[in-house]
Amino acid sequence: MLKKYIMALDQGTTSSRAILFDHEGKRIGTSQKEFTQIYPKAGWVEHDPMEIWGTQSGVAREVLETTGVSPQDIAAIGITNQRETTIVWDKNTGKPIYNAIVWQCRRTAAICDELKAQGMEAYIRDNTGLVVDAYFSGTKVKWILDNVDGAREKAENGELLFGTVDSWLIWNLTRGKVHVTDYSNASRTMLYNIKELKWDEKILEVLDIPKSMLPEVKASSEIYGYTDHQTYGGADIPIAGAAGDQQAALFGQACFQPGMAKNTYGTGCFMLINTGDKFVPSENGLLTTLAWGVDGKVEYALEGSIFVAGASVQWLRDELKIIRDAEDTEYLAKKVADSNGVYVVPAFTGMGAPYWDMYARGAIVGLTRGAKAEHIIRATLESIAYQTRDVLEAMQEDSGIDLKSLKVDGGAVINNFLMQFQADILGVQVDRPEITETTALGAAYLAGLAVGFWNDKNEIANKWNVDTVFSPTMENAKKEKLYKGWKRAVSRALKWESEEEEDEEIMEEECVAYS
Ligand SMILES: Nc1ncnc2c1ncn2[C@@H]1O[C@H](COP(=O)(O)OP(=O)(O)O)[C@@H](O)[C@H]1O
Ligand SMILES: O=P(O)(O)OC[C@H](O)CO
Repeated sequence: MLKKYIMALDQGTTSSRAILFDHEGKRIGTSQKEFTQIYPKAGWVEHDPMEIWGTQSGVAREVLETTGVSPQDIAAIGITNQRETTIVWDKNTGKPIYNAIVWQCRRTAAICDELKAQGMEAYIRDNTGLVVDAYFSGTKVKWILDNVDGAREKAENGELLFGTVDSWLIWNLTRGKVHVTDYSNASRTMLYNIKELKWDEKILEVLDIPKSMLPEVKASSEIYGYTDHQTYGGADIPIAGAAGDQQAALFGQACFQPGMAKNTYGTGCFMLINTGDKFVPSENGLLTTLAWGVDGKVEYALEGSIFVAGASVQWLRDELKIIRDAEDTEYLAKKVADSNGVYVVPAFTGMGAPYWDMYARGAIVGLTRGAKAEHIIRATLESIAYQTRDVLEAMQEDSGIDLKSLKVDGGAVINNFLMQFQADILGVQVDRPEITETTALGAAYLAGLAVGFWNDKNEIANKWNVDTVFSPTMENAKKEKLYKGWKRAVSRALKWESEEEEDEEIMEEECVAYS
């Protein structure tokens, strides 16, 4: 009997999800669980790797129970994950030696400054496609080896393993039999040479990271191993696809041709454009990254990474407490005619593309006595659209492509106000597809291709359907005026933290001078 479904495991920054897809690419069941965000210090973000694994394996079991689907009917599992987040675990016990250091965490800013001082910036950009930033895994691994008691010695003895979340899940799903990652995830570590397709010896040496810790890099669509025999009632399910969540979304949106782009609105916001078999260097603050390895070759993408998008809506809910649910933002933003001159710059963890400022911090500017909570809510949603315009402009410059429409996906695209404002501020049509969980769909497609559940990319491309089109309606002069205000607001947030240190140094010097 032919198996009927693919299971996608989508391990995001704030929640773990398991989604079952049928042969039509239709979602037939979802199970989701949020997990704890740990903020040990300002600018630091961690997750408990055991909670990542616990929630992810829990939702996988739950989706089978709630849909009544038998594990025997699952043709393959595809994995997609928050990228860059770094886990180091003991090879013998399978236990992590420290919490996962999350992609948003800024604790390694000083290590990055040191790399820059050592003149490594150009080498890293030319060989990994990345800018030197605390965002990527490399400096996080170094931090763990330098700061966890006994870690370096164990690593040098070959007793520790490093992995991004895909590796951690595959290791656990196979009960410690398989230690791999895929090209797309490897390209986010700042340790992988995306031109030569191998771990970069020079960067490993500079960061003092033993090669024995690193996973084997595999294609994004192939069988890596099988689930443990007992876990799914005797069904040995192949784990047959893996990709970082943003690359998986590019795949799920069927952006298979060079020049096709998508923007995913989740915790952060990530715009990727397929550049085919070409490594296109960026001159405008974007990243060059591996899109995937499929059909025996790798393809590249240019990426604009925005660190805080939907997370700013969670901030309105959890910290400011001026909304009850994320979805309230749509109605409340529409209650006011505009943001009343208010701009929110959500640089909570520095700013990513195109600014790359690890020391930027959040700002609310333009407040007057008439500013209401609704204005702040509206300005927060608008900040997501402005940041997207920042990266779209950089992308158009770098790729020479004048984008006519933008495919969108992710949890926040349900917000019609945000989508309309996005179309307006870009002056570009925004296409929202029927399935907005394209991250999970992409992982399912990658796994399904590996086991013959789907034949090829053409079959997949035919499944993409638009649900809603948002066309720009704002006049040009207004659009440009609003965007100019955004750029001014950003200039106030940049370098905020480093200026504080400079101010303190100046004050100390002045104190010494007066004493
Ligand atoms: N109606 C909404 N309007 C704006 N943002 C929303 C809405 N619904 C969800 N979000 C935001 O979308 C994000 C969740 O999207 P998701 O794709 O699940 O993210 P991730 O994979 O990063 O965990 C959250 O940050 C949440 O605040
Ligand atoms: O959790 P998400 O979906 O916002 O994705 C996080 C990214 O992978 C970080 O690079």
